[in-house]
Amino acid sequence: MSDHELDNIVKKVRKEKKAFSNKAALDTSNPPLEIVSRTDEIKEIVDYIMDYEQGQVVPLVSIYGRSGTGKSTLLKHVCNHLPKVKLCFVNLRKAKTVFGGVNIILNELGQQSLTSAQGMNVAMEKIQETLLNMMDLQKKKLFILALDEFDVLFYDKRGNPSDFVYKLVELIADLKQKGCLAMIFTISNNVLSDYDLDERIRSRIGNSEIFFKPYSKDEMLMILQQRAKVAFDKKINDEILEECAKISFLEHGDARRAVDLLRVSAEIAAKEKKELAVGHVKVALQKIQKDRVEEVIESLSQHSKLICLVMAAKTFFHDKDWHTTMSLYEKYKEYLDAEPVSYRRFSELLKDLENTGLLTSKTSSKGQRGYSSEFQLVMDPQIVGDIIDKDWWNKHVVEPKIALDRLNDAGIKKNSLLTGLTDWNMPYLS
Ligand SMILES: Nc1ncnc2c1ncn2[C@@H]1O[C@H](COP(=O)(O)OP(=O)(O)OP(=O)(O)O)[C@@H](O)[C@H]1O
Repeated sequence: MSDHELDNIVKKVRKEKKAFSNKAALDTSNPPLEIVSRTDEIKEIVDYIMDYEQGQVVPLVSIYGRSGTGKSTLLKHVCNHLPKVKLCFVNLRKAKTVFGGVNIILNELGQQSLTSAQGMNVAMEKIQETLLNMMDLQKKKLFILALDEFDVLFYDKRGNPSDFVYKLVELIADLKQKGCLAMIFTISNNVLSDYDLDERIRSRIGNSEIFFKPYSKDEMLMILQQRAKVAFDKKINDEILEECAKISFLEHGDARRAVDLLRVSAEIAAKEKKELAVGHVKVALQKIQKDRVEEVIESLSQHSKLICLVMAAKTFFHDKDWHTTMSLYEKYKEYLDAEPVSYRRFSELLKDLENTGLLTSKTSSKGQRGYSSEFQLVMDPQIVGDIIDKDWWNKHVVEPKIALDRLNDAGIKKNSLLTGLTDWNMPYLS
C-alpha cells in the first residue's frame, strides 16, 4: 500500500471519529461521571461498610444480580469515596481453579503466584501477611476484598470452593484478632448462598446479601443521556436514546449493553456519513446480536450446534417460541446423521446452552404427569441459522417456509398439495 493510500484511510477514519467529541464516554470500562439512581443499593453497601466505625463488620456480603446492573461500579464508587477504606478489587473471571483464584488475589495484592503444591494454608498466610503490612503502611481502618465473578470458582469440580470460602472467613477473623478490620464482598449473578456450601459455612456467613434488580427503562434512559451528553458534540435526539433504553430494558436490563448499543449505532451512522437515527439502532442491535451469537456458537460442540439449529428451525418454521425437551430431542434425532446422545445428556446440553445465554427455560406443570421444561431461543432464529450454516438454512428452512406461507396466504390447506412443506425435513449432514 502506498503512503498516499494509507493517508486516505487515516483521513477517512479521522472523519468518521469526528462524530464523537469524547468517545471514551461510551467505553463501559471507564467509570461513569455520575452514578444514576440506585440510592437503595448504595445505602445498603454503605450500611455494611460503616459498621467499621463501631469496630465490628460482617465478614462477607454477597452482592448479586444480573450482568450490567451496576454491582461493581457502585461498590468501587462507594469505597473510593471513603478515605479510611482500602479496596482491593479482584476479578476472578480468568480463574480456572480455586487455587488459580487465590493466585489472582495474591497478584492483585502485588505478590507472586504460588504453586498449588505449596497449598492453600500457605497462600492464606501470604494474603494475611500482605494485608497487615499494607494496612499498617497506608493507615486505613477497613480493608475490603471485592471478589468479582465469584461464581466462577464453583465450576472447579475438583477444587473445594466451599472450603475456600471458609478459609477466607477464618482469615477475616484472624485479621481482626491482630487489630485489622476486613470484610469480603463477593459479586456474582446469583446469591452466594445458592451455591453448594457446607452448613458450617452457611452459618458463618449469615444472610448479608444485596440484590441489584435490572434497570427500568427510565433508569436506562438516564444512564444513556448522561453518557451521550459527554460523548457527542451535538445533542442526540431523545427518540434515539429512548429506543436504545427500550430495547435494553426489554431484552436484558443491562446498562453495559445499552451503552454499547448506542456506541455501535453511532459508529454505523458515522460510517454511512449520516446523522444518527432510530434506524441505526435497529441495525446496531442486529450486529451486536450476531457478534455475540457468533462468538458463543463457535465455542460449541457439534451436538450443541445442532440443538441450536433445531431450535432455530422449529421457532422460525412454526412461528412458535417455546419447545419441550422431548419435542426438541425427537427432532434432533431425526435430524442427525450419526449416533444421538442420550435423552439425559441432551437435557444437560440444553441446560449448558441456557448458561451461555442462547436459550432460556421455564418449567410448567403437566398435572399428574409432573413437570416439564420448555426452552426458548433468546436470539433471532435467522441469525442463528445464518451463522451455523447459511446455505443449508436458506434452502431447507427459509425457502420452504416462504413457499408454505404463500400457500397459506392463497388459502390452500397445508396438507392438500405439498405435504413435504409442512415441516422442514432434511437431515442435517455436516
Ligand atoms: N447506576 C449507574 N449509573 C451510571 N452508570 C452505570 C450505572 N450502573 C451501571 N453503569 C454502567 O454500566 C456498565 C456496567 O456496570 P457494572 O460493571 O457495574 O455492572 P455489573 O453488575 O458489575 O455487571 P457484571 O455482573 O457483568 O460484572 C458500566 O460501564 C457502568 O459504568
